[in-house]
Formats: sequence, structure tokens, C-alpha cells
Amino acid sequence: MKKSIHWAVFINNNSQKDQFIKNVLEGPLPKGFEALENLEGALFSKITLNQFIDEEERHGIQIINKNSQQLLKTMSSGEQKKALLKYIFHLKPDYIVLDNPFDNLDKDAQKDLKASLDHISKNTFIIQLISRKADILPFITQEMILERSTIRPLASGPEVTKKDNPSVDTSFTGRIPKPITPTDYEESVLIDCKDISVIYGDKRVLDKINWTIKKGEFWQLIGPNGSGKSTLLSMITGDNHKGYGQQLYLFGQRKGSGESVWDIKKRIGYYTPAMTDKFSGLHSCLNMVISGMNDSVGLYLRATENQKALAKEWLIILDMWHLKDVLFADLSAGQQRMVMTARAMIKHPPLLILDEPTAGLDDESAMLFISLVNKIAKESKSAIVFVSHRKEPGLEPQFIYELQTTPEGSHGKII
Ligand SMILES: Nc1ncnc2c1ncn2[C@@H]1O[C@H](COP(=O)(O)OP(=O)(O)OP(=O)(O)O)[C@@H](O)[C@H]1O
Repeated sequence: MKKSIHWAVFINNNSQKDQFIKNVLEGPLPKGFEALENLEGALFSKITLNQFIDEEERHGIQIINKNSQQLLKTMSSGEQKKALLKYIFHLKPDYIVLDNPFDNLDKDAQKDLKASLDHISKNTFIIQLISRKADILPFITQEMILERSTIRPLASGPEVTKKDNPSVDTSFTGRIPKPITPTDYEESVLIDCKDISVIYGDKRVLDKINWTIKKGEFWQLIGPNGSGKSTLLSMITGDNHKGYGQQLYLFGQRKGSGESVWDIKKRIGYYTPAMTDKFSGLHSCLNMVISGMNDSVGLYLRATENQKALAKEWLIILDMWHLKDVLFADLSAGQQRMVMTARAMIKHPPLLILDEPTAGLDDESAMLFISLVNKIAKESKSAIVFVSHRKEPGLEPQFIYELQTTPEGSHGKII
């Protein structure tokens, strides 16, 4: 039967998305979705991927990658999404819930996904959960918004659009607070990659990468899915053993020359949204910021008065001081990312790495987050590496390092 209804459900930081998904898949169906009664649904989401990865880790069971030698968790995020999509299409469900389907996908993969969904939407109901307005699928017929747990049609028309499109104040008051102790690394070159290559089995991932990151530089790292962005980052953070024996210099020390992993880690502030999933979230917002000074999650050591005062300054800048006692888990996704970025930056590490930090954020939160990153770039001496597939409106990197895939592995180019 030809399907003529497809829904877009706009979600923002306050939407209770998980509950909504559960209701759509298992009932009771939310108002407006009665057409799905007694039908079989499937979920295309990071949530599903995490379940498959968990199954693989705990029980060694490969489901969506059963025809592949490669473990799901070692696949790039784009490859994981493609494998899940193939699996779901194979199941031929009556409807598919797509949870921000374009996040983590490069331009070509987004185009392919759009074409596949266009095709499948002829026989399958689509419910698109969406944070960024530009992502809306062309065949959507109903636009809804999920405010906390309440679903309602999206307002339209001049008198109501303002309500659903509030403007964002991206101006922060005050300057980025200085660290308690300045960094002990004063050299100009932080990271130096000379002819770095990486091969996994017979898969050539990086080919002769030359990239130097200097003090205070603001870089964006781009490249299609599977081009080796995460692999390159793991070389820079000293986490990839493939760096041994290569001309990889991390804060002046050659990888494998007896350098201390601790010395490397303490000079890098790192944030990627997947980090947030791993925290219990039972720490207060203030303690999460303070923990950035102790390199621990939450607070296990008693904070000094100076540390508390510095964390306060950061929360004031972020306009979140009134939330200081709120549990991290109870903050919105956008607020959690601000806190995690403050946590990564509080010591003003020589290098701040932000790996796809805006994935899953709504337009407003992404704008606010980007203006924070621009501010950090302007007001601190930390170098920044920002990884993102999107051309983030408003992001002001000085340089872009692009990985371009070739059969010999990706080549790097400064653009
Ligand atoms: N441990 C591993 N074993 C085998 N292959 C791996 C391993 N780690 C990474 N790869 C492969 O290396 C390639 C590069 O992966 P990487 O995660 O670095 O790409 P990426 O540019 O970050 O991609 P994405 O944008 O999709 O996140 C991928 O094809 C991936 O499958």
C-alpha cells in the first residue's frame, strides 16, 4: 500500500526523546500517530547501534555486521550507520523511526541516504526525529514538535513562528577565565606528523600525512566517512599504537621514545559527545567543571577554594551559575556540552580537541556552542582542532585540514 503520511518531529534540548521513541515503537502510540496501530517498526538511531555494540562486546554476537570480519565498534561512525540502515531495510518494517539520520554522515552519504529514504517512503511510513531544520526530508507531510513529553503540531504562520524559532543570544558576558597555573609547555610546535601512515589488515587508512599544529592555531579537520579523522586524532592523543616507529612528535617528544602518556594527556583537553554517554551523571554541574582540574570524572578529591572560584567563573560566563547544583544528568544536551567544554578548557591545555561536538544539537544550541568555541579561540592560547562533517555556520577556523580518500589511504591537504 502506498504510504501518504510521513512525520517530522522536531526535538530540542528539553524533548523527552527516548520515551517518545519507546511509545512509537511499543505503544501506547502518541496522539497523531494512530496510523501506526498494529504495525511493525524499526529504529535507526545511535541508541540501536549502542545496543548492537554492547551485544558484540558482551556476547561476541555480530548481527548487523555478520558478513564482515570487522567488529562494529572499530567501524567509523558513518560505516556503522550504513550497516544499520542496510540491516533495517532488509527487515522490511512497516515504519522506521529515524533519529537525526544525517548526523555523522558526510555529504555523499547524506545524498545516498536521502535517495534511499525517498524510495522506501513509497511503502514505509517514516517518522523523522530532527534537530536541525535544514535536515528535513522532502516527502514529510506532518510537522510536529516534541516539547518535553508533549507532542503537538508545529506552529506555522507569522504570529506563531517566533515561538518555535526563538532567537539565540550568543553573546557571552565576560572573558574566558584564566587557569590557576599556566601550562608548562611553551614550545611553538605542539604536534608534528611527518609522513604518518596507518594500515589495518589490508585496509590502507592514512597515507603519508604531514600536519603540524602550532600553539594557538584554530583548525577544522574534515573528510568523508571512513577517511581516518578519528584514526588521526587517536595518533595525536597518543592512543594509537600504530604511532610507534613513525615520525610522530607529540609535544616535542617522539612517539615511542619513552614519553609519558600522562604528560601528553594533561596537555590535551578532549571532548566528544560519546563521552557524555559514559558518565553516570550523578555529579553536580559545578563538580563536573571542577573535575577538569583533577582529570577525573565527577569529584573525588576535595576542591580547593581557588578551584571552586574558577569553576564559578566559568559557569557565570556560560550563564549557568544558577544551575550549579543541578545533576549533570538533568541538564539539557546543549548545557551538558557547554559544561564538558568548560571542563576540557579549564586548565587551558595547549591543545583542545572537539570531535563532532555539535552532533545531535538543535540549531540554537549548536549556534551557542559554536560561539563559545570561537570565543575560546580568540581569548586563549590553546590550539583547537574541531572535527565536524557540517559546514558549521559561524565557525571561524583559521585553517582547514582535509583528508581525501585514495586507494593508498587518505591524503591530507590544507585548504
Ligand atoms: N581497529 C580497526 N580495525 C580495522 N579497521 C579499522 C580500525 N579502526 C578504524 N578502522 C577503519 O579505518 C577507517 C577510518 O576510520 P575512522 O574512524 O578513522 O574514520 P573517520 O574519518 O573518523 O570516519 P567517520 O566520519 O565515519 O567517523 C575506517 O574504514 C574504519 O573501518
